[in-house]
Amino acid sequence: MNETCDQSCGSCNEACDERKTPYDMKEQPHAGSQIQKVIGVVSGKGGVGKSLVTSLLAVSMNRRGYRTAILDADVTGPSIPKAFGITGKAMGSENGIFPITSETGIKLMSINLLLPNDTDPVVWRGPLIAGTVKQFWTDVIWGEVDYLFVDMPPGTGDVPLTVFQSLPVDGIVIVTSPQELVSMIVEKAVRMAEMMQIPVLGLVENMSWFQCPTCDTRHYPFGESHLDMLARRHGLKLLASLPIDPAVAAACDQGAIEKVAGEWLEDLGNHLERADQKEGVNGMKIAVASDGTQVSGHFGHCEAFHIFETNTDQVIHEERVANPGHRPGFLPQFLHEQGVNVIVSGGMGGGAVDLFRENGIEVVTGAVGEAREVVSLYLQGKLDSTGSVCHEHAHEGTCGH
Ligand SMILES: Nc1ncnc2c1ncn2[C@@H]1O[C@H](COP(=O)(O)OP(=O)(O)OP(=O)(O)O)[C@@H](O)[C@H]1O
Repeated sequence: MNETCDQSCGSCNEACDERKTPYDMKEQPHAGSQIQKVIGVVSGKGGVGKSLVTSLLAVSMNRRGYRTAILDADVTGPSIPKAFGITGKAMGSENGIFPITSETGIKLMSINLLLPNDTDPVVWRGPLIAGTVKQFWTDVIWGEVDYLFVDMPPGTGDVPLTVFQSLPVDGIVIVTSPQELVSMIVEKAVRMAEMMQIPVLGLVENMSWFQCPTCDTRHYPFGESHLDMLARRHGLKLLASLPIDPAVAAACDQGAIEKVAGEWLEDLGNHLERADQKEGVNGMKIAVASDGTQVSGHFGHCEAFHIFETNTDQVIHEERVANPGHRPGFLPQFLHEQGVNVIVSGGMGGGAVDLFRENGIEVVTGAVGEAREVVSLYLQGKLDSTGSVCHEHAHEGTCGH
């Protein structure tokens, strides 16, 4: 131990045998910044729509009246200013750098707001990039912010690691697309967050489907999603599924992201608020379509929904909500409004499955037995969805077609 030791282990980086707490590598924000929540938006690999989801999350929270900002930590591929139609440059003083404010009042900082030309490449080594991101935290005068979203570089490399170590990240949202390979890479991002002890607020699946404008059929260009299973394996929530929407791509290109509408956008905000305020990371509501105490074979015409409120691994509250009646598209919305995160049933129609997923609700089909036992299996990670969709003519209109 050093003779001048004042026992402040957190701020001392000496190799010391008597260390009581680890060295805290967190950087202090600028004195002119009061930031309540820092949410990182990460992806296992590039191009899955991480910047888009970051922008939509900020737009959603800003519309709800929160003071919102985006720190673009994707230094080599910055796309936030373009999505918001910002072409001006950030100004600074001796005191620090001022973020640029978007049309609707979202504060932004990105390397593109500091470079002379948007198209200048950033050909820097990792430590310099990581240093720039730290400066966006320490030298930018953010003012009062309720939610600061950090658009992280893709992957689990040096820069995301530095961001996690030096910024006080309250939680992360992981963005992915439905391919199997991407799921595997997402798992790495989840593990990294676990190792860094940063809560994962949930997963967002982007580009899940495409609605054909001529035949109105839903297509799944990347195949069926495996995210439900991944989410369950790690006790995570699927916050939202976003379609491939050419209007959204056009809005990004035209700098009009703040004009995008869409229910899934609102859902992101709802889920984030809920994850943040009430349930914590692992709390959830599981609805079981039931006849008496048993799981119903026919979702749409079940007698009731048993709704189990849970924390990490046990039921903390249970209620029975009578089935308010089956009309196409109604029940997924009804259960979504009850705050349900998971629906369990014996059989369910394909249309209902899609609507639940659109509402960010995980679907488990093929379940049989006592509702309470089925929920217990689910919480132990032992309840597998058969994924079976009810096509039988005899069930027409009863399984949520
Ligand atoms: N759901 C969607 N519908 C239509 N276009 C989309 C959708 N999601 C993303 N895009 C488009 O795909 C492109 C890549 O998206 P984005 O920049 O958000 O990905 P990213 O994961 O941040 O990429 P990178 O990691 O390289 O920064 C953008 O042009 C964006 O407009």
